[in-house]
Amino acid sequence: MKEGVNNPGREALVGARRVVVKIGSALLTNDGRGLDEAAIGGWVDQVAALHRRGIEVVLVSSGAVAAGMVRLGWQVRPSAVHELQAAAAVGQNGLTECYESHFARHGLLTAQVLLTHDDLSDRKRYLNARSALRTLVDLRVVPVINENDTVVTDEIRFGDNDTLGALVANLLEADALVILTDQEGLFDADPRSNAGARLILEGRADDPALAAVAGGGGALGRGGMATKLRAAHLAARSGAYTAIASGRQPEVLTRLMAGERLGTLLRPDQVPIAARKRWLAGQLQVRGSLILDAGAVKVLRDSGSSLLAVGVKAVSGQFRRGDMVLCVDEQGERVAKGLVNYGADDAARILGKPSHQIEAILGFMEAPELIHRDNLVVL
Ligand SMILES: Nc1ncnc2c1ncn2[C@@H]1O[C@H](COP(=O)(O)OP(=O)(O)O)[C@@H](O)[C@H]1O
Ligand SMILES: N[C@@H](CCC(=O)OP(=O)(O)O)C(=O)O
Repeated sequence: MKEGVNNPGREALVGARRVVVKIGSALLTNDGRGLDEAAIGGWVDQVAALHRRGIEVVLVSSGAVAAGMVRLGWQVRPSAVHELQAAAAVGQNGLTECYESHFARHGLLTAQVLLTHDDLSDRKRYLNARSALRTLVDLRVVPVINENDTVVTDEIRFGDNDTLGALVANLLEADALVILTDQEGLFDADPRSNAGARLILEGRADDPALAAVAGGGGALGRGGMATKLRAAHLAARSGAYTAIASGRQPEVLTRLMAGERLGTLLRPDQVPIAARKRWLAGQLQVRGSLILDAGAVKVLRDSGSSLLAVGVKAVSGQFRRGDMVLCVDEQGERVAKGLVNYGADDAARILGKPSHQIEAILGFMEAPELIHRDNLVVL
C-alpha cells in the first residue's frame, strides 16, 4: 500500500493539460454556516492561475443544499426529498453567483452545468453533454458542474459529487481528477476517530487494500473516503490520476499541479494513454469514416504515428471536430478508430494536402494532424 519516496506519478500532474477539480460540501460550507465565500475566492484564484498557464480546469462543486438551508433559515438538513430539492434550488443560485463574481475578478466566464445520472448513462445525452462541455472548454469558459438536485429522485441520484467528478473526468478524458475535501487525503484509518491515522501519499486507484481503510463521510459530506476511492477507480478507466487533498492547504491546487507531494495520489493501473484509448474505443459512437492510402495505413500500423490529411483519400459522414471516426483502407478494411481534429467539411477540403498548407486552405489550423496518435486506436 505504501510506496517509496521515488514513486513516479507526481510528475503526471505537472504534465496535466485538462483537470477536473471537485470541491466537497464538507469544505465549502463553513461548518454548516453557509458558503465559505473567502475560501471559494481562494480556490478560484488558483484555478485562474492554472488557466493562465493553459491548463483547462472544469469544476465540480457541491454546496447547493447547504447554501440553500442557510438562505432559507433552516438549522437542520431536511430529510424529505421535496425540501432537499427546494433547498438545492435556492442554494444553487448562491453558488453560481459566488463563482461567477470571483471568476469575473480574473476576467473569466463561468457556466453553470447541472447534470443528472441519465445525462451520463444515456448514450445520446452523454454525447450531448460531452460536446457542450468540450465547447465551453474550447471557449476558455470554466464550467461549474453540480448534480441537478432539484429534479433528481433517489433512484437516479449520484448522491455524492465524487462519482459525478469521476464521470466528468471520463467524459472529458481529463488527465487528472483533484478531489478537495476537509482532510489532508486518504489515511490508513478515518482520522476523525483514529488519532494515530497516517496519511497515504501514493497508491494504485484499484488497490483493494485501500478500499478497506476508506470509511464514510462526516456530517456535511455525502460519501466520505469510500466514494472518493471509488471515484479514483472510475477516473482510472479513462487513464486519469486522482489526487485527494485538503482544500484548506494554502495554494493546494497550484502546488499539486507543480508536482508537490501533497495529499494522496492514486494512479491508474494502465499507462494513462493506453487506458484512455481503450476507454475512447469503447465509449464513443463512430460518426464517419476516412479512407486512407496505403502509405498512411502502413505508418499507422507499423509506427503508431498520427494520421495526417496527406494520407487520406476520402471522407464520409457528418462528423464534427472531436467525434470518433473509423479509418479504413482502400478495400474498406478497418484500420483504426480515433478522435478527429477537423469536422467533415474541413477534413474534405484538406485531404491529400500536406499539413503546412492547412492554414492557407482553411484560414486556420486546429492541429497539424487529422488524428493525433494519442487519440488513435489501431484495430
Ligand atoms: N481513511 C480515511 N481517511 C480520511 N478520511 C476518511 C477516511 N475514512 C473516512 N473518512 C472521512 O471522510 C470525510 C470526507 O468525506 P466527506 O465528508 O464526504 O467530504 P466531502 O463533502 O468533501 O466529499 C472526512 O471528514 C473523514 O471523516
Ligand atoms: N449536490 C449536492 C452535493 C452532494 C454532496 O454533498 O457531495 P460531496 O461533496 O461529495 O459530499 C449539493 O450541491 O448540495
